[in-house]
Amino acid sequence: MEQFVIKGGKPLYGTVRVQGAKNSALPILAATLLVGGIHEIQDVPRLSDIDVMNRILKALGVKLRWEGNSIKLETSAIKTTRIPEALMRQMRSSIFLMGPLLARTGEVTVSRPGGCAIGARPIDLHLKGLRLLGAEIREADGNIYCSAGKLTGTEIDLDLPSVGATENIMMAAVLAEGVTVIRNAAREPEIVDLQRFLNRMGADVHGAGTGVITIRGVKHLHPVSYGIIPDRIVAGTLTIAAVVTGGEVLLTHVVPDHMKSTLDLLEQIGVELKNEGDALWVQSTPQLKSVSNVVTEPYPGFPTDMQPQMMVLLSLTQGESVISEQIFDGRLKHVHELIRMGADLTPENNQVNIRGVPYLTGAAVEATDLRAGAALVIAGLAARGTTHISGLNHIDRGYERLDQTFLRLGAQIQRYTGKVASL
Ligand SMILES: CC(=O)N[C@H]1[C@@H](OP(=O)(O)OP(=O)(O)OC[C@H]2O[C@@H](n3ccc(=O)[nH]c3=O)[C@H](O)[C@@H]2O)O[C@H](CO)[C@@H](O)[C@@H]1O
Ligand SMILES: C=C(OP(=O)(O)O)C(=O)O
Repeated sequence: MEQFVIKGGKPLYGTVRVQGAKNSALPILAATLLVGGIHEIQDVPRLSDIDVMNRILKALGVKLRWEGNSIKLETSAIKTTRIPEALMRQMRSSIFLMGPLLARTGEVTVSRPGGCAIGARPIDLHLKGLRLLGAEIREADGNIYCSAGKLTGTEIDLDLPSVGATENIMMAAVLAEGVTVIRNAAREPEIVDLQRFLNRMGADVHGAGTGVITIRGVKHLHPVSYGIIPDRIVAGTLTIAAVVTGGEVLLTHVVPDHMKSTLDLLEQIGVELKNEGDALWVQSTPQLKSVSNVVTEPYPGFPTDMQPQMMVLLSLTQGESVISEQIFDGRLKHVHELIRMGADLTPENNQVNIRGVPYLTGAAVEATDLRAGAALVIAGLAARGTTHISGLNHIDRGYERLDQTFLRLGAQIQRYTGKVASL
């Protein structure tokens, strides 16, 4: 069983170029299926989720190869429209294959996607949107069979601003006949990135970043070369790691505007931040203050993907704070692991009351999902003593060689596959 062993207490110093965004790269890789030809996607992070997406694309007939952090994809031949169930189960983002395959070939067969460690994650809004566009969808023997003679533009009012459903519908609608309007669309930066990618291919999409997205169907698309935006959640994670270790870090390849809710909160807590262009400089200060209430919300609100990491920081501030998780119903599993490390946390329903403690202590803990894992690594870096973290497969879904990044910043962290040597 792999684990990270971290000897905490070393302030982080140095510069890091932030990886490309997982949550942009996954739908954009799926969207290359919309048209045959050679695409090149740059700044793709090397993650296990991206490997799963690549394995799915290969199973469908796509030829692809990595060159550094770029992927070249030849998408001319689609030899099947059935996504292998074993790969579907490995990640939630396998659902992104539905929209593009339906648009290009008129059919797709999937099964329920995996990736549910943070709560129930239904796909009803994805299916509702595709049905409204004209797809026939039938569920039988564990499969979801979708077909459409043709897709026709329509008005789709989402019950809630789902990121994935908005993206799936955008990808399905670009080749539909007529105009599709998505209301109550999600507004995340990754949706703007997908719009930019689709338009670069010749699509006609407007409004991403607002609650109303309009897609005018086009007849043809063409393959392109495209660079993924920086990962705002990775940037936020590294920022908090610098703060809780009492360090000073310069992040490059960031879009501070995409991180506004997180940066506003950090300034309220007392962190020193400066940004210039695509660089963000972070310095910890000795007097970190609690904040009364942090609530996770759809963008531009505070992101659920930063909630566990922020919980570590608030655990180390003076005073009492409250975090309310409003997006997912099971995203507090890190609370009990952080309590093992000495955090003073009281969970109640989807809310956690936090009393700041002067320090955390090393312990053996388990990452149960991606951001829970990131939070435990941050806690381990700040803690007195040694922390052992298992469940690294979750962390590898979203962070490119996280241990190497922290090592370069001066942390004492090692990944062990077998027996653990002392640090
Ligand atoms: C690959 C990717 O981009 N993942 C992000 C995406 O996930 P994802 O796209 O899965 O998240 P959604 O925005 O769809 O989910 C938000 C809420 O809507 C609910 N829901 C969603 C779809 C649906 O058909 N029915 C339904 O009820 C979910 O259960 C959840 O409670 O946005 C989340 C919320 O910002 C982030 O945490 C994930 O990192
Ligand atoms: C929940 C996340 O991702 P996914 O939707 O891919 O599970 C995340 O990135 O924190």
